[in-house]
Amino acid sequence: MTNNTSRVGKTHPTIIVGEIGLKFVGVKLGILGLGTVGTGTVQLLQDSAGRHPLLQDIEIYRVGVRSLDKNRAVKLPESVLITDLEAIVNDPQVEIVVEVMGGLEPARSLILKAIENGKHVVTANKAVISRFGAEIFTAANQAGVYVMLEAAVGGGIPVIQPLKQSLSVNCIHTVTGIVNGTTNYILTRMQTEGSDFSDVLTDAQRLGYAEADPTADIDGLDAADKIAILASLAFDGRIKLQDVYCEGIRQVSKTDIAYAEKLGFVIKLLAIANKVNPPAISIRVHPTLVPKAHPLASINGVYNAILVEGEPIGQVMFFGPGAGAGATASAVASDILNLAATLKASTTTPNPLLTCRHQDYCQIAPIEELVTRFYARFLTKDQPGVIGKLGTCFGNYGVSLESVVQTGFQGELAEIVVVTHDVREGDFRQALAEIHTLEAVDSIPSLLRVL
Ligand SMILES: NC(=O)C1=CN([C@@H]2O[C@H](COP(=O)(O)OP(=O)(O)OC[C@H]3O[C@@H](n4cnc5c(N)ncnc54)[C@H](OP(=O)(O)O)[C@@H]3O)[C@@H](O)[C@H]2O)C=CC1
Ligand SMILES: N[C@@H](CC=O)C(=O)O
Ligand code: NA
Repeated sequence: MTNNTSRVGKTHPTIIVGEIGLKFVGVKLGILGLGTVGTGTVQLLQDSAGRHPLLQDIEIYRVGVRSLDKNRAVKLPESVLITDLEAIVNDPQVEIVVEVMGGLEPARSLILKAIENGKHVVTANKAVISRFGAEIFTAANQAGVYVMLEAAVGGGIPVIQPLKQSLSVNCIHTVTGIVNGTTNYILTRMQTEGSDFSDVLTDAQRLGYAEADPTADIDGLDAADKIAILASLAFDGRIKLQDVYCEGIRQVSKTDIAYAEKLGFVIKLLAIANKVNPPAISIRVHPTLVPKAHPLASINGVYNAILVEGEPIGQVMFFGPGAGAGATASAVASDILNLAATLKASTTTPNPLLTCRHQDYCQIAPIEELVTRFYARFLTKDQPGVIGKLGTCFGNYGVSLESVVQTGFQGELAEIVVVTHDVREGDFRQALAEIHTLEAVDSIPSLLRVL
């Protein structure tokens, strides 16, 4: 925060000065979107009994949608539901804009307009924040407003606020997360039921976990958005989304899941950011073989978990529902509550733990520099000496093998699975390039990293 003309709580339009003194009459929300998350949020706000009393001071003033003709799961006064979203972010009565419409545009422009108009923003939109965070937070700091995004990572799991506040005194060295509910749900069902990828995806969409375009989930892009946000908080710098190495789960087959099981692993889509050659960090998303004893191995279904490792805290893991209406609404509503409390407190100085103060970009190490274990599955001709030839190629590049298994056949071809010890990714790739040239090797259908 660089300016000292903050409006944070400076003049509260809903504080009325009368004969009885100051009366707080409510914070007006403009909600953009009434889909899965918007509906969950409205339901939670409308059912405030037994929850924090400050919720009763929050008024759902406007809700912006695309169509007025849809059946809605919530009842709202006719004047509240509108299709002119510009009017919401320009309305002087609205103090907090809640962006739960998703997509890049017009979400980005509406957030920026809200900020320009001096409104605080709550968003669940990791896609916008990971791409336009620098622009949005610079504008927010200049306008003296807050942009809150607890729902953007881990759905209902509190992880943004803990990183910004409770863990902020730690030197964090690694953040490892299962941060996409849809892919975790798919991988879990493929593992436990041997189900088909596409059937399970349909279920994830029906249950409201998947993004409107599920490509973002399946190809790891949603997880990449989320780890970029987490890494920015953990490592105190901005992240360019294009620096996040990203592989999705399309190539994960039932065969690999079964081999992983035999070898003592489960396959998870992990999002990882860690210090490698400080100040450089490695930041990546890829399906990963996770040892069954690892705490992340038991995170199943739509659940997410984020393991944060640092000094002096050691390891701390956040676990909970990473998607879905109610869980995500919990995060959105808690951000709204935080802002309402800030507005009510009427302080003139912004809270540095709620603002975003990053100016510089983190230095990112290329994926070739990553040191990790690998799992690779080869289809080879069924000839004597093939395993030896593979071993020679690996040896040429300093790749040492932890295990080699030849259990199955696919048609005429033998199936060989290897797990390496830690190796520099660049060296491993060179060994693979040489293996590809071997006459006995038909193909390398799978290549996965091992935690
Ligand atoms: N679903 C989940 O579990 C989670 C979602 N998120 C994030 O929350 C955000 C919302 O997701 P979700 O609720 O699933 O999305 P939905 O697709 O279910 O809902 C989107 C809502 O926004 C409205 N909308 C979209 N575009 C426009 C537009 N151009 N003009 C007017 N209204 C528009 C839609 O209106 P209409 O109803 O008229 O079509 C709809 O009400 C996304 O950023 C997503 O990534 C974050 C965590 C979990
Ligand atoms: N599509 C996302 C929803 C929450 O961010 C997921 O599956 O995790
Ligand atoms: Na969260």
